[in-house]
Amino acid sequence: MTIVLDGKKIAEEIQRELHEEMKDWKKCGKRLPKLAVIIVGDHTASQVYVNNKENAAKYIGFHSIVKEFPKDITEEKLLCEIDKLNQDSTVDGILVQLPLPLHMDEERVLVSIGPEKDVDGFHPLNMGHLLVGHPEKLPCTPYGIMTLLDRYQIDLEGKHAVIVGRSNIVGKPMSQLLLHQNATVTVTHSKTKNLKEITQQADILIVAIGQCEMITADFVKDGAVVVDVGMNRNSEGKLVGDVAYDDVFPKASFITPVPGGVGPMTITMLMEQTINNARIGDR
Ligand SMILES: Nc1nc(=O)c2c([nH]1)NC[C@@H]1CN(c3ccc(C(=O)N[C@@H](CCC(=O)O)C(=O)O)cc3)C=[N+]21
Ligand SMILES: [Mg+2]
Repeated sequence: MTIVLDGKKIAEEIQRELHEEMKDWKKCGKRLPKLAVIIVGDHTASQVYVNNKENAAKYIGFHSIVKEFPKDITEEKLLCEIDKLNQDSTVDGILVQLPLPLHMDEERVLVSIGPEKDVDGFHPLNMGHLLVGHPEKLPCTPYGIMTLLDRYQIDLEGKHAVIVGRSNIVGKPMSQLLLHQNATVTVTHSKTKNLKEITQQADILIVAIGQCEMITADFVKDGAVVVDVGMNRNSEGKLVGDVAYDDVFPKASFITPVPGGVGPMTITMLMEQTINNARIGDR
């Protein structure tokens, strides 16, 4: 039997809890959290993501502002805008939507976000805290996946977790979080030889490669937990993951759907970290 890891449902549960908490804050006159999202250029794909975030913030009941800039904005101007948000004590979280236009130095932009307002956990200082085992802010997708696995009481200790993809956003931070839970972790990527032989050993398989339905049943061990981070549009314009869901489903013990799996969890963790920052009130 296969159990669907229902990210949408868990995300709604957590958002409801956060909503209740915000009602209490309002009652006692506490300043409500505020998230600032910066978008450079207009990707329609990121527009969906931005709308989902806006709706979540609205539902939970805190402030969210979106600052949109044209794709040809200079890096200096963008850094200046980020600095304004850094200095604004009513702003608890800053998120700069990635990817940035090619002419920009992404690393330089991310470093300019005050680490205490970095709700994505992408600042090298926060990545460093994570690496030494005392995370302060977590990248939202790996954090969302860990929360999902935890809610379904999936034990990670001693299990072989295989991650496909080594990005700073998903693969690398994911490997650290799994290590902290005493999993044995293998990180694979586009240059990995014998990928299939390695994924076949996975008790927990996390896939974040951006390749439409690449992971088919032959990559998967019987009874594996399969987490699909992919979000691709297929030729019919339908949203599909990196895992061939129908093919892999009967082999998996647990599996995330796309949509309705990892995506809503990512959004929810972003909300939680924004509230957490306001709670700390260290600005
Ligand atoms: N600084 C930064 N942080 C990010 O976390 C970040 C980013 N930049 N750039 C873009 C990607 C993409 N991303 C998504 C998260 C959730 C959904 C989501 O909610 N997906 C829903 C619905 C999607 C749909 O219906 O189109 C689902 O999977 O069920 C989508 C996309 C965060 N990203
Ligand atoms: Mg999803």
